[in-house]
Amino acid sequence: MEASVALSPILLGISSNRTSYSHSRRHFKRKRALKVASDFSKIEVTNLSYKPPGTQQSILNDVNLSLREKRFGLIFGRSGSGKTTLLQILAGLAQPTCGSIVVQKYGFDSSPVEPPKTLLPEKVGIVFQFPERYFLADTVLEEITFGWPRQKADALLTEDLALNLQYAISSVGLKTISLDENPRALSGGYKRRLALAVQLVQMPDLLLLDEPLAGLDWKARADVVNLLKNIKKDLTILVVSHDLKELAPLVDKSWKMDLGGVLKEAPVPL
Ligand SMILES: Nc1ncnc2c1ncn2[C@@H]1O[C@H](COP(=O)(O)OP(=O)(O)OP(=O)(O)O)[C@@H](O)[C@H]1O
Repeated sequence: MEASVALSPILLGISSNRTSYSHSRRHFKRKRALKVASDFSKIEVTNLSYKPPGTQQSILNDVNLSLREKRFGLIFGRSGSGKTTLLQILAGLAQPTCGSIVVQKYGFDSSPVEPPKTLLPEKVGIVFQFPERYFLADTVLEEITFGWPRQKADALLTEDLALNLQYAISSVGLKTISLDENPRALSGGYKRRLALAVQLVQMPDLLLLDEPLAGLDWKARADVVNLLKNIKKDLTILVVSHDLKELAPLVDKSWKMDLGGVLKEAPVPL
């Protein structure tokens, strides 16, 4: 089965024409466009610190960061400085010791238009370093739909996911791959595409990527960079990476993490 083929059998009887790429793309865009044109939002992290339970030393110290929607942020810095830990906290995988992580909406005059909202973990997608190591399913389709709700009561949620499916597959360039393919048999670059599709289908407000180019050959690295350039048009992306040269053209805002978990806004050093 090719990725562009109708997916209705697994999607609670949603008619095949509703899952066409153009429909799902419009659906994705419309959901994002339901707001006043000049409004914009930012992910804002304020005075965030983190000390793992049972330890004496903080890994993150008074971290402040803000990133406007549909922007590409990059965090770089020495190994062991706390970059991955920050991503894990943003994804809701660990609770900060103090500080806040919110989504703040602003009006055309750049003043807040409503109280900030907590960034919910279900609105954050994270792709770990070497995501292919965590593939669980035996086919591409099962990998993407793994964990989707199966109960009838969740039919609307599943329908939403299904409508995003073709968009996610197309935007990561997986359309030419059979959905029956074993994820482990894909090339390195295609495994990364699949890992991105798994997250994109959830339409996250924030997409976090930990070392997205690590372990790939030069061709696959260039492919993933192009892919991120494309995804950036629709999503807010925050990346942790040592591959500064290749990612620099995409970067709208960057920070350096120093040892001790201290984050400072800084240009990408090239
Ligand atoms: N749960 C924990 N308990 C104690 N120490 C931890 C815990 N999690 C991470 N650390 C330590 O915190 C520091 C920061 O780790 P982290 O993986 O966030 O760094 P990093 O900047 O992402 O490094 P790299 O670039 O090598 O991936 C490391 O010294 C790590 O050993």
